[in-house]
Amino acid sequence: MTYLKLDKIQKIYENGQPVLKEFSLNLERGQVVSLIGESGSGKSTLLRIVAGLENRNAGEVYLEGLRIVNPKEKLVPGYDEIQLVYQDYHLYPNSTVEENITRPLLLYDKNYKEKRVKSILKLLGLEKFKDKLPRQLSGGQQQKVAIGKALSLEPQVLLLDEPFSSLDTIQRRELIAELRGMFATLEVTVLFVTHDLDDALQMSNDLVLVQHGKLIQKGHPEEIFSKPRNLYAAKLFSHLNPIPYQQQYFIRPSDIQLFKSTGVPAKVKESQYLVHYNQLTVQLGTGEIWKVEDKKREFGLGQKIYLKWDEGKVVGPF
Ligand SMILES: Nc1ncnc2c1ncn2[C@@H]1O[C@H](COP(=O)(O)OP(=O)(O)OP(=O)(O)O)[C@@H](O)[C@H]1O
Repeated sequence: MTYLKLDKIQKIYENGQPVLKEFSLNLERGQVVSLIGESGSGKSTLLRIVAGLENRNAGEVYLEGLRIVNPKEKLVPGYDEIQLVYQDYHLYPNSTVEENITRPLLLYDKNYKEKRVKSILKLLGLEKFKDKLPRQLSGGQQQKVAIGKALSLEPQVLLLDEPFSSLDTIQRRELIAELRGMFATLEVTVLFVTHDLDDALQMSNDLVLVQHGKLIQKGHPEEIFSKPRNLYAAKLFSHLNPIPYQQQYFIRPSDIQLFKSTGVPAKVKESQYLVHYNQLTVQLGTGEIWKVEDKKREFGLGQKIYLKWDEGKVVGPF
């Protein structure tokens, strides 16, 4: 049996357009899936529906075969087993780190509570900050507290709604690596929402792409990279150069080889130093402006350049 099943979920806010359109997804126990979509594509709405915090217009969510009910059908919306972690932390500002993590356990036995909080503080490396207030912590530390708060109830499913967007790149990478290991240890099922492909790839190899409330493509990144279903899926991974006279067909900068004498002629208009190559902006004889990768850093501004690519690498039609 599928562990977490999202079955044809539909959502229309009052007086609005459909935000989710027949969205279906199955997750196995312990699976970590990154869901990528542009701003406004319905990701947060989907997570709130999965958590039982938002009414859906049609479709169902099942956890281990049991139906997750809409908030309007339940006295206290939501489930202890499914926890949502928000981008803006949602911490109690006047409570310490320890108190924040303890709060969801208000009704639990004192001994259990103490043991649980201690283990979470340890798991997240927050022991030395336990008496601090959220505002005395860095963004990354606050985000860890938010995750600790969600973990205190021993959830089976963790829903992460763009939790790292306020952190800098290094903080994000470190935290994601740490969490990835932790999720595996805890065998928690995770749906991680982001608009950032790098964050998604750091977190998991299972990607789901959503656009305008619809599931566009899911699978391993390599598969989506080589066989994108639409322009959004293709563009997520890199810039796309339009092939002259072949409308809707494109070639990626990384799939183009540069030569000094044979191939499609172009002229270097701009050169930008990037970590692994110079990114050249070139103009083809047919007028198109392309981006190419000069890995040997050998071409300069105004220089003539010749381009070749393998027809098998062409993507489209989109
Ligand atoms: N409570 C609400 N009432 C009415 N419309 C809403 C409500 N919440 C979200 N929407 C609309 O639903 C659409 C999807 O919003 P949602 O927040 O789910 O997208 P998202 O992909 O999470 O975006 P972001 O990445 O910017 O957080 C947007 O057009 C938004 O304006």
